[in-house]
Amino acid sequence: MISVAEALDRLFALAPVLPSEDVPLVEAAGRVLAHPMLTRRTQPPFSASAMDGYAVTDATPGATLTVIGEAAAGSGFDGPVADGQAVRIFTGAPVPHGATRIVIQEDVTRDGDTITLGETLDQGTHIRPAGGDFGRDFTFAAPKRLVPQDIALLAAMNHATLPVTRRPVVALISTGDELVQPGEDPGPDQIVASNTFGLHALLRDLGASPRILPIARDNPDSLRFVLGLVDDADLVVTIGGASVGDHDLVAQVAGEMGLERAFHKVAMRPGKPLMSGRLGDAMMVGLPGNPVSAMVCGHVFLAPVVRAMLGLGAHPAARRTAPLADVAPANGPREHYMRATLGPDGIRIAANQDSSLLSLLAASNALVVRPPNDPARNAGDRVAYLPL
Ligand SMILES: Nc1nc2c(c(=O)[nH]1)N[C@H]1C(S)=C(S)[C@@H](COP(=O)(O)OP(=O)(O)OC[C@H]3O[C@@H](n4cnc5c(N)ncnc54)[C@H](O)[C@@H]3O)O[C@H]1N2
Ligand code: MOO
Repeated sequence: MISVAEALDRLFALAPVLPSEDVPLVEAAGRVLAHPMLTRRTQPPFSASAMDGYAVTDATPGATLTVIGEAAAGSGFDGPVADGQAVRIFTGAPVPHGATRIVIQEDVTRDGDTITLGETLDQGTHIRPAGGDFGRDFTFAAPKRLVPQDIALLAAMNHATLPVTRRPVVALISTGDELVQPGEDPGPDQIVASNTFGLHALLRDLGASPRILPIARDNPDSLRFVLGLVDDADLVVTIGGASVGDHDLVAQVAGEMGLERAFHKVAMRPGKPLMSGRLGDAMMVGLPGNPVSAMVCGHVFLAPVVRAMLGLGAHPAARRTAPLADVAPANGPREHYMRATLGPDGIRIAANQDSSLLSLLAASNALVVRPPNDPARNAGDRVAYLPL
């Protein structure tokens, strides 16, 4: 059995960075920008007024000035403003030549074409200098998963489309005679397939494009048939049938179909029967069927693989640390991902760690990571965890 770190390295070796495609701005949020973007504008492109008021060369309290014209956003005032003069100006308008400050209209009394400045004026110039937000060589760095404020910035830089990494297409295949789809009528010995849906949600959040294929039954023909439907998937994920039972056929059938196996079995809990390799043009990961095992492997392995394919680098899932709320017994020889709840008094590991308990997983907000053979820990000891 290999370690989790070794398994991740082998997975990264199978995961190519996908090519980029151009998408309009309105479809770019949540996508990963593939290349750095040089601005096509400075912002603001001219010195601009930050207030509604009067552009003047100087502001002496009580002075009387003649209004010679108007500058609005979208149509500036042609020509300079001289001493003794003022230009009526609105927020966002270009500041006329010669003006050094804007006197806000609240500080001014107007009578026809004459204004009188108040006795107390605020000190700000209320002028936004040209290029004050970003200049001509401003570059937006990549790779980066784009959030709404990035989209606003890239729009202001005058980019209508953005190059983003293609979404990894992930085919999700549940295996088992016992499974029916949610909403169907299960027979007495059947259960509802849940893993595909949990993983679909996880993958979609990560920026992948997951597809749920039909359930493969526990016979080689059915599994071969469904594996033949993966089409152009970048990543094929099977769920279940990964262990050693008579009905655990994934390794055998994938092997017959040409799987170049990278590993089978990882020293972790849950998730031990994990397997991976290359199947045709796609990368394949065989997840264990136990629902918590499948979801934990999703967080520990599939999430980093998808991020690597998106060009975000080959990194394990980010860990944090927190103090234990309670004692924790010594760990065995496998890295243990323990369902836990992080609260104000520290992180509390659930008493029951059975890998079938979805209700417990849903009530958890963290996976405490215990290294192999970690000794018993006291309350207050800091431990590593993955946030859920
Ligand atoms: N003799 C041994 N038995 C088992 C071992 C072992 O080392 N020796 N490993 C155990 C571990 S650990 C795990 S994990 C399971 C994983 O086995 P499989 O990957 O072959 O999974 P299945 O047997 O197909 O299913 C296990 C369990 O999960 C349910 N399941 C399967 N798919 C889904 C799905 N899509 N949605 C919801 N639930 C699903 C399935 O009905 C079973 O209850 O093997 C242990 N056994
Ligand atoms: O690895 Mo199994 O995934 O322990 O339940």
